[in-house]
Amino acid sequence: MTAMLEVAGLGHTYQAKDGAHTAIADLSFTVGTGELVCVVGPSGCGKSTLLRTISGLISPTSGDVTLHGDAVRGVPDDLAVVFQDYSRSLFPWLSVQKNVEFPLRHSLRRRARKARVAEALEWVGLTGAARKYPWQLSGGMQQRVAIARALAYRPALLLMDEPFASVDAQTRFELEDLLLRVRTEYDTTVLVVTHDIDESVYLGDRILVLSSSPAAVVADLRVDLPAQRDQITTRESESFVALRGEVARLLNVGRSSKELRAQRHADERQAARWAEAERAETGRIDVPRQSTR
Ligand SMILES: Nc1ncnc2c1ncn2[C@@H]1O[C@H](COP(=O)(O)OP(=O)(O)OP(=O)(O)O)[C@@H](O)[C@H]1O
Repeated sequence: MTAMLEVAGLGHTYQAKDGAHTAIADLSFTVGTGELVCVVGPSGCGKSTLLRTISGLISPTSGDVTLHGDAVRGVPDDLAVVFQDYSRSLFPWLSVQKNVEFPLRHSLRRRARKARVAEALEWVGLTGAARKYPWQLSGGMQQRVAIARALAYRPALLLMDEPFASVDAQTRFELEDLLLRVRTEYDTTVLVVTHDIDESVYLGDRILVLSSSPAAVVADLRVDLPAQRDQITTRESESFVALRGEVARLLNVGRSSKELRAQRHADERQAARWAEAERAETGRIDVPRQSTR
């Protein structure tokens, strides 16, 4: 499988008022054409930052992202992103239909555009809402519009940041199956950030497990499940349950090592405070206390 996306030594440090913050340190991985890779990691570890750098929305402070062998500098044409924050991703002054149509306005003629939009709205179960405006829809419906817009565009690379977090469980299952169907039909390469371990196993060909911030790749797991998946039988299978356990363990290991580090730093700070207090009390600076024995 040829690598469509290559992330090499990627790092990003945000400059904020209260100082610099390194969100991702040294991330490297590749994604093959037509592959669906899920990214899981502790909250705040840098997953959204990773997607923002891949999509060219922010420039990494170190490392490279290449798409079809070309360095990403700015948002590539054949890429679509579904953001976590649906409330900011749709144009409130455009109807649902016009929102989905928007990215297609220069690439397709009117009739083809309309057909593409109608198909995508049907996929996400929103045919009846085509003439409504985003503010007339629930959060979950707005997110389905954002998903329809991304799918209608038929991008070569689709980046999704917690795409199904705001929809109910049944709709979530339907959208997961829709994503699997569409990516098989159009050979779309997909990178999905999710907090849901089960979802990462159900959707992924591979799962990238990230460490706590600054994110690094803890594991790159191949999902050894049949390509044809089913919400009930796949989730009940032994391989599914085993892999789910492995991902959970890897995430917990990452979390506990972070906690241990934080605890160690806290202990060191506490020890330094005690030593300082002792110095102040005894008036000594560097002379070790004599043994009382
Ligand atoms: N614009 C910014 N300026 C400064 N720091 C930022 C900025 N955006 C994100 N960060 C910090 O970078 C780190 C990674 O953030 P990011 O949103 O990428 O994590 P995440 O893994 O997607 O989080 P979550 O799982 O909660 O969605 C966090 O500590 C966050 O506070």
